[in-house]
This record gives sequence, structure tokens and C-alpha cells, in this order.
Amino acid sequence: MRIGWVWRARRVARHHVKTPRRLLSTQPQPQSDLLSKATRNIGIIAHIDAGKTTTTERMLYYSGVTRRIGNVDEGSTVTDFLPAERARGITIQSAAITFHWPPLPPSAQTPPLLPQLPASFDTVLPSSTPHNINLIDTPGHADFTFEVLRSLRVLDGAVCILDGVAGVEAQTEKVWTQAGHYHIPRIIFVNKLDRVGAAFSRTVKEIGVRLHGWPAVCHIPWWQGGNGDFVGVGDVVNLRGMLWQVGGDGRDIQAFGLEDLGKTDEKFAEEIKKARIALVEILSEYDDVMVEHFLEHDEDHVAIPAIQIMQSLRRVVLQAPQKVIPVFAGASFRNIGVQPLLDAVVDLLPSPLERPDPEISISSQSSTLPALLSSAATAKTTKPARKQPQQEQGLAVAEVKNLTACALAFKVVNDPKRGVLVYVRVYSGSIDRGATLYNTNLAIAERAPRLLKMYANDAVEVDSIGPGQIGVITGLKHARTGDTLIVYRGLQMKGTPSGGLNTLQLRPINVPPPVFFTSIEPNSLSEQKHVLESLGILLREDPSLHLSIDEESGQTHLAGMGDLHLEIARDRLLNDFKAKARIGKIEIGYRETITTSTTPITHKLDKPIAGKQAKASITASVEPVDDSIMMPGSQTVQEIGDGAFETTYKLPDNNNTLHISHPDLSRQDSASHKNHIPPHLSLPGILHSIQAGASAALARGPFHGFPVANTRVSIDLDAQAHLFPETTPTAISMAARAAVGSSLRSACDAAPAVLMEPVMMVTIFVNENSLGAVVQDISSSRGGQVLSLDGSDSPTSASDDDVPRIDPNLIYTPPDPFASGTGDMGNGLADSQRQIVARVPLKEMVGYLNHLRALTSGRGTFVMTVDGFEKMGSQRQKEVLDALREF
Ligand SMILES: Nc1nc2c(ncn2[C@@H]2O[C@H](COP(=O)(O)OP(=O)(O)OP(=O)(O)O)[C@@H](O)[C@H]2O)c(=O)[nH]1
Repeated sequence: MRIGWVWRARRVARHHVKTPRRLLSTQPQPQSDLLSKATRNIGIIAHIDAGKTTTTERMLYYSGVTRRIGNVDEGSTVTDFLPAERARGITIQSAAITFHWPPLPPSAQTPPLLPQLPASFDTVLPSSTPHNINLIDTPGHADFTFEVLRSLRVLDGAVCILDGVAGVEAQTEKVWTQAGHYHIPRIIFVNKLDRVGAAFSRTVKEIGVRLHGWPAVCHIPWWQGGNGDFVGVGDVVNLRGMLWQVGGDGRDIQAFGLEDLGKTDEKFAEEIKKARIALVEILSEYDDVMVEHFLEHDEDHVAIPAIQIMQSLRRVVLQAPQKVIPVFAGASFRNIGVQPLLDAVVDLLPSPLERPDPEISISSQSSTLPALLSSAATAKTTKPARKQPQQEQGLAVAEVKNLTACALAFKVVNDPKRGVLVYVRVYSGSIDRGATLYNTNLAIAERAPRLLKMYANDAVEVDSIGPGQIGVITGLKHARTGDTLIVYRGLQMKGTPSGGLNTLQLRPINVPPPVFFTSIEPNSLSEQKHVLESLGILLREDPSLHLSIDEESGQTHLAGMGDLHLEIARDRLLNDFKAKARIGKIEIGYRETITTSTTPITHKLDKPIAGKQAKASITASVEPVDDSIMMPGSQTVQEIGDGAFETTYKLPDNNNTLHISHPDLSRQDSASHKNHIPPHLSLPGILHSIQAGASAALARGPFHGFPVANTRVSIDLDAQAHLFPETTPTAISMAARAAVGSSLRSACDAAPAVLMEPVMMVTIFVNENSLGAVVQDISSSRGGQVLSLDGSDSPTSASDDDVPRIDPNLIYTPPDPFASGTGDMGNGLADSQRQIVARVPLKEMVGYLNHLRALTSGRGTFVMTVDGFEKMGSQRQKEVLDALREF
């Protein structure tokens, strides 16, 4: 226990204490302020099977949204509503649900328009008044990490659920770290404490060591008689025992003060006091105000009122980076511990007003939304002596005043009854029903005909979605997951917001490259339209799916992040959309790369297209670029734009570059175009067509039909020789595709291309006694390269980030009656658990979980992410190609 730290903590500077942020609205309105203050946008994150869905079901039940508790094992839950989810008992799509905590009084038939909040929370806790909770349930499977990332972007806080038997698991660590990167305040619920082998203390120590924060134990488990059934929790904040009625629905809770408890279970009462001392100590370490309270109460840890403890916990949770992690205990399946957890959500996690400013990019510059909005206000009041920097970058500050709302579409779901639902988080202003939304990713405007608030499976129509709120827009035809939607005063349907606002993007995220693919073939020609439409919706829902259509063979390929990812997409397509199509085997998405350069090849196109004669010429050459490992990047094509007479595009997904030289066409001087290009064409349009054609050629390599990687394409565009009065954008694109295709073929004929395979960064957790077997298997049988053991030099370990290494012996924990010894925590992992980090080809990781389980008596777990693509040796390449041919 860390007694005595209070004294040192007195000297801690006050700079840790964070002050609330201002409202992110163009015109701050007290009403929306009030609504934001009473809102918590939270997510539940955890390893697969830790009990997210089970806990969510209890939250909905206690808050009055549902009248009976859904059961994951019977497939009757509210949040896992896709048939594929119910069949597998896992969560795939994030569902966002609104409910109130504490519940609204039964007399309130409909939710009040405005919350009834007290003037301040100085003397009462927020959980004394109903708050709006927007809960986003996120999936736990590694294949859906992107889905988790996407949800994280819109969260203001998170509850992390741990399995009290398994402790901190691999996926938890990964998502925890990602949430840390977004500075999302987090609290922990140690679940499943009713299970045989539950080890609360070991789990708490693992929290410190593996999640790199000091656990602030707010609840300790109450085992009947000290070592019997799990019956409730010791509430360290309020100094009481909370006992749940056995077998009940969890509403019947008895509370016993320390005095009463001392008469029946003295040891437990004493343990609550010990826990209280440890809690005050850890809070004092990071919160000066707690030190003052401690002194005011004659240095008596137990005398400090519960409200002051909760207020202190709130302050430390909101510190960035978060160093103290409140820990709660329960067993949601037994209905134990969920209501105090909900109180903690309201009391400890931030409202939208208390979050850091949302990041944006505008005209290729990074900024924050409030900075942009305030630039308009400043522009109004001060006359700049010199041109504003943003004006120099093409952003007319004066236009910002027309920006009346800004929102992120964070989830698109095809609901069988309501059609396509677009979940949005509004960051500034309000989206009103009927508003014209400009989608800055797609550069189109569309109207928002209906707005909804989702309450579990029920939807309530609303007139507007205000700042900080999460809601649903129905009837949008184009918006996709991840798109930024803005409302711009006076915008016409065909118009574009001016002053650079058309480029405004909220918190853009990178999508890693897909590593698995499958082929899709409609059963008949008449089915094709429905299959493509269904695929279109799947892609709107999930931008980590990629579609490519090979025009020559007519084959459609769907690529994704993992085999389960594609399996679910296949199920959705066939079962939910009832598409009639043949779906191929799920295969690894290899890449191919050339090994030699070519001389320029010119392709002349001169043929009728759509009944009209079309003509264009393109000269292309290709060369291999350095074979450094390709890192996952974003799919956005970036125009680098080297100089006045050349344009370079980085095609990052496969580490390709396209360089176009256009010596007689200047990028800066459009007057020069008049003399050289037909009037119906423009230089940007020509460049765009060339880029589309080259990308199409690179999408299917001549060697084995895999996407081409690590290649530089050079195009010489001689306007006089290559463009004609009959030249159309389609003709340019087709000629570019043919010229690049011929160049790639010619490179392959001169020197065979090589295959590149995805290589994964794998983190494996095993017990000491299976370590040898697992390392041997990874390095010999699977051709992997072990990079580190137990986090030393690990790329995924804490050493990279500025996170504290915590000595588990300094963490307070109550005794674990059932654990078989606490094990050696010296290596930072509980019960002699060992961590292996290795780079392993993806091919060798297919079906690895079952193998790992066999090697580790079912205890081993692992997570992996794409680390890059690597060239394969000739023997390995031969084996892969033979296997593909067989298939
Ligand atoms: N004994 C016990 N079992 C629990 C508890 N909470 C959940 N479970 C069981 O654990 C299993 C997984 O629970 P879920 O709620 O589906 O877990 P999840 O985290 O939502 O899993 P994914 O949706 O797959 O990510 C189910 O069989 C639950 O019944 C608990 O407190 N005690």
C-alpha cells in the first residue's frame, strides 16, 4: 500500500487540474449548453466476451428502456441486433443508444426537452439528476478494430469492461491504448467476479502494469464470509457494503454502513477502510484539492466526505494524459454492480463541454474547430494589418460565419425497417430537420429529411440534433461512415460552400490496407444490379471494405481486414440483403511488384466510345521503387504537385507514385491551356482522368492479378501530340490504363515480378510453461521473427509512449481468496504470464487461435495488426502460387 504519499503530494503543482472547455457552437446558447452539460457520450470497450453486451442489457433495463433483461446466450439482446451478431453471440456493428441515468420518473411519459439540472454540482453529485447517456457499444474482435477506432472518435468517455478471471487481455490493451491516443477518459468495471477463479487483485495489478495507470479501487468484491459466493461490493467512496439480493433482477440492494458491517463481517469492514486510505493516497498524489481536504479533516482518510472523493476522482479522470484509473467491481450476469457503475459514468466521465477541441483539417491544414469558428469572430472585430494566414491558404475567414453546423457521420447502418440510418455526432451548431447538408468528403449536398433519436430498438423523431449530441439522419442517399457533414447558410443543392469550407474534415482517420479478399459473382445478369446496390450499402456502412471490379474478366473482388470481417460481409450480403451471388473462398490479399524499369510505351486510342469516335494518346513507363516495407496508410490519393509543369500523386495504399510531366501546360497559368488543349477539357480534368486510368491498371497486376505495389509510374503528356478535338476524359483514362498496363507487362516480361505478402505484428500472451513451445512454433514452423519478450523493445509496448511503468507491489489490492498465489509481478505480467511480440507472415497466422489454444491448454491469446508487405523468397512464392493454382 502506498501510505505516506499525501505529504509529498502537497507539493504537486496545480497544473494537473483541467478547466472545462467552452461550448463548440458558433453561437453559444444556454439551452444547448444545458443539454450538453447533462449529456455523456460514452462507449464500452473490452476484449471479446468480457461481458459488454451483458452489461449494456442491464444498463438498459435499470434505466427503464427495456422491461426485461436480454440474454446474449439466448440471442435476445437489444444491442446485438444483426442476425449475424445474434447467431454468433458477438457484437459486430456499433449500435448507439440513448437512455437516461438516473432514470426519469415514471410520470415523465416523454423525455423532457431540457434537463432539470441544479445550479451547480458543488454540493450534489451529477448522478442525483437524470442525464442523457448516448451509449455506443463497440465490437471486441480484432477484425473490427477499425470499427472500434471509428467509434472512439466520437466518444467523450469510456467504460472498459474486464473479465475478472482472464484479467487484462490483449485486445483490451490495444483498444485502451488507442483510446488513450484520443485522450478519452476511462473507468474500469471488473466483471464476472462470480466465476470460479475470479481474481480481482490480480486484475487490478494488471491494470496498473499493462494499462499504465494507477488503479483507484472504488469497489472491492464482497465474497460471502470472506471466501464464499460473490454477493456484492464494498463501496470505498461511501464506506458501506452493498449487498444484492441473490437471484433477483438486481434492483433490490441493501446498504450497510461500516459500523453495522463491523458487527457481521469485521474483516470486510476493515478492508473497506484500508481501501479508503489507499484511495485518498492515490488521489492526493494527483489532485491538490484532495490534499487540502485531507488536511482539513485532520489527516483522517476515512473522515473525508464521499462527495469530495468523487469530485477528486472526476478531476483526475479528466487529466490528460490520464494517470489514475477508477476501478469498479461486479458481475453483470448476476445483476451485481451495474447501477453504481452507471452513477460513476455520470459522476466521473466528461460532458461534451469538457472535451478537448475536435481536430479538423481544412485546405490541407490542421486546426481545431473552435479555432476556425473563433477566426470568423476575430475577423469581424479586428481589421488585419496584413493578409490573414488562412486567406493565404485559400480559406476566406469571412465565409466561416456561414458555417452553421458541423457533424461527423460515424456510422451508417442499413435498418431493415427504417432504411439507411446515418448516425451523426454534432460538433457545432445544430442540424435541423430539412437542412441541406454538404458532404465535404463526397463534395455533394443532400437534404436531411428526418432526424431521429435512438432509444434501443425504438426511434423518436426530433426537430434538431444539437451540439455535442448523437442522433440519426434517415433518407440520406450518399453519406458514408466517416464523412464530414456541414450546414452552410444559403447553400443551394448544386452549390459548393466557398472559402475552403468545402474541404473541412473532422478528425480524419487512416484506414489500414485490406489483407484478405474474396470474389463475388452474381448468379445471373438480372441479379447484378441488386448485388452491386447491396455492396454499395455495405461499403457505405464500412469503409474498411474495398471493392474492385476487373473490367476485363468482369470479376468483382471484395477486400477486408480479416477473414471474420469478410465472412460477416458475406453473411450480410446473402442473408440480410438476400443478394443471389456466388462468393469465393477468402484468400490473402498479396501484392505484386516489378523488378525492372521500362522505356516509355505510347498507347494510341482511336475508337468509338458510346457511339462517338474518341481519340487520345498516353506515353507511360514504370520503374520499381525501393523495397522498403510498406506501412499501412490512408487510401486517399494525395496530390503533391511538384512544380508548374509536373504533377505527382502519391497512391499510398500500395506505395505507388504517379508522376505526370506536362511541359506545355502550366499548373499556375491557365491561360497557357487555351493554346494547347481542346476547349472542352481542363488540365485538372485531364490529370484526374490519367490518375484514374493508371490506378485501374495498378489495381490488377499482369503477373498474377494482385494489386501492383512499390512502383513509380511516369507519364509524359505532350498536349500537342496526345490530345485531339475528339479526346474525352474517358478516352484519356482508357489510354492511360492501356499504356500503364503495357508497361507493367513489358517489365514483367523482361524480369519476372515478385509477390509481396502481408506481414503482421503479433502480440501473444501465454503462461510461462507454454512460452518455449509457442516461441519455437512461431520462429521455426511459421517463419516468424520474435522481436521481444515481455515488452522489452516491443514496438507495441509502453516503452514507445510516454507512459509510466508501474511497480505492481505499490498498488493497493484487497486479498484474493481464490487466486492460486499472486505470482511474480516483477516482469510486469501477472501469474507468470509472458508476452511475445513477433513479426509473422499473415499466411501463417490463418487459424492460429485454435493452434495457440492447443499449445497453451486454452490460455493463450493474441492480437495482431498489419505491419507492412514484404517481398517473398522464390521458394515461398512458388508454394503460394502452387496453392493458389490448386484452388
Ligand atoms: N458468469 C458470468 N458470465 C458472464 C458475466 N457477464 C457476461 N457473461 C457471459 O459471458 C459471455 C460473453 O458475454 P457478452 O456480454 O456477449 O460479451 P461481449 O463482451 O459483449 O462479447 P462480444 O460482443 O463478442 O464482444 C456470455 O456467455 C455471458 O453470459 C458475468 O458477470 N458472469
